[in-house]
Amino acid sequence: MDNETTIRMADVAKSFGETKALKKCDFEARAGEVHAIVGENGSGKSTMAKIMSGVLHPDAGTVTILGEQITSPVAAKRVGLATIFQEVLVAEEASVFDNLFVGRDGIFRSEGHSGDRWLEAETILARLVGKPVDLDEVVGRLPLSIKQWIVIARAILRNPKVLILDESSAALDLDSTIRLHGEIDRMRAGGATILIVTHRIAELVRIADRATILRDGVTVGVLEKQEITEANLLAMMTPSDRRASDAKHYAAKGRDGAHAILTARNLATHRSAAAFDFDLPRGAIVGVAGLDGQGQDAFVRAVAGIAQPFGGDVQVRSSSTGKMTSVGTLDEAARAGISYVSGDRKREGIFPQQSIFENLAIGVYRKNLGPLGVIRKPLLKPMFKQEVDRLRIKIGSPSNKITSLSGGNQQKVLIGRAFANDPKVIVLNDPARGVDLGTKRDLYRELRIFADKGGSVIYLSSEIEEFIGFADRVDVFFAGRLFRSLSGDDIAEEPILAAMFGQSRDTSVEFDVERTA
Ligand SMILES: Nc1ncnc2c1ncn2[C@@H]1O[C@H](COP(=O)(O)OP(=O)(O)OP(=O)(O)O)[C@@H](O)[C@H]1O
Repeated sequence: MDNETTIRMADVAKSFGETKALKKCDFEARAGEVHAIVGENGSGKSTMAKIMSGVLHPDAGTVTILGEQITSPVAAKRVGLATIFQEVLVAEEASVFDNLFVGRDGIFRSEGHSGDRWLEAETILARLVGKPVDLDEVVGRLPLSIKQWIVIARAILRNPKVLILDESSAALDLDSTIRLHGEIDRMRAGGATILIVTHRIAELVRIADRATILRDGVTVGVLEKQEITEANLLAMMTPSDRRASDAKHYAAKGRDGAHAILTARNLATHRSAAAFDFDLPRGAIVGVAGLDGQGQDAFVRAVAGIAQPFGGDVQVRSSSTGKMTSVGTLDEAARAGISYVSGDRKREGIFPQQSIFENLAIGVYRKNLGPLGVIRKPLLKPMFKQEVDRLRIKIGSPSNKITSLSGGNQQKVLIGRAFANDPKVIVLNDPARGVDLGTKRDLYRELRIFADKGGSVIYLSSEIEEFIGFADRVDVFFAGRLFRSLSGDDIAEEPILAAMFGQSRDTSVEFDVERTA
């Protein structure tokens, strides 16, 4: 092993029952590089991360990290490896400080508040969160976004020589991602190896020095920095028979003049925010953007009947009579033909104890009740197959639990559930989190087909890139209200960013998205 190489995996294989998650995985990473692991949903990325972290044992092949064979999580920690997994694992009842040092002193045997560690923790957490955090606070009282930072800070505080981030930025907004990148840059400069598993291509292009591509459990190649482009990644990660749709299949049509199928009047999503109006034209795809906590999340939830707004009225037009009906609850929204897809599948999406079939079909059970209220499952099978095929959901048996699927494939099941309801309006709340590039494009294509047939789409995303070339209009939220609607040439990175930061149209602003330190 030369001085530079910190991780070496050769010929690694790993199966779960019938499923061959990794068939032939080869991988090498060096000190002082950010190395991305890229591949379709279910291609084996998380399995690879778990093997390196000692959580899973390979069936075949060798794994060497910093010269050591890794056989357990403890061994991985000992050589200086830290992993941030997709799940946000915190002890809700313990303090922030104790959560940060779990496993260092033995669980919760921290030595009071004195010393450098307290200061170090305060400094790193403040840098990540963007403001100071009280280390005495009980974690259960903090919002999810801070819990996520605690998990990230916990790994960074170990000063790892190898840091693995498995989709750790999937739920972060723009500002937070920039802060995380700053931290990654700092660690890279200090000689650490940083592995990132991400489906966010813009992020990859910005930060990765190299990328290893997995396809169906096999390493198919390594790209150097200058070769990391969307086209190259797509070509390598997707077999030609499954190659994703071309952009022309989902391109924006600018349908903004059609009459509104859904309106919101005097809507207030926050106690102290100004009220605003919103119109969703028939056949249009309207993007919704905003920095974290600017009201966009509350807005899409209000429109879908999931959360009550602080004031105002949401109405949907009936396709038969043309009359507008108010929608205030989830039930009313469902009856009016609104389907909702959440990107936060753990909190408000999947039924973890249920099968893949049930998770996809649950929304249409009510429409398929036979005598005695028994669900006529055979009637649902063609619908199930159609959704699985068109979203290319990678499943074994439909009766397996949904939790046996990779994260991205679980998300696809939720998207399939929304389509299966045959809705008039689909409201998607950051649906592409953790979904691979090819599937994102398939999703855009399916949504465009849906819109071309007269459906309407509200699409919230934390990734600006998602709107460009796809959305007919982008509504940007700032300070709790709809701040600006952009269309045509204004659907581009700079105008969207400017609006996200609350800049007025005539102020010229320069954004350094690549700001990393
Ligand atoms: N514990 C498990 N039991 C059964 N099958 C599993 C298990 N873990 C992973 N798999 C299967 O192994 C394959 C690879 O999964 P893995 O999570 O590594 O993919 P991934 O590339 O990380 O996907 P994603 O991008 O969706 O997160 C998938 O087909 C998945 O269903």
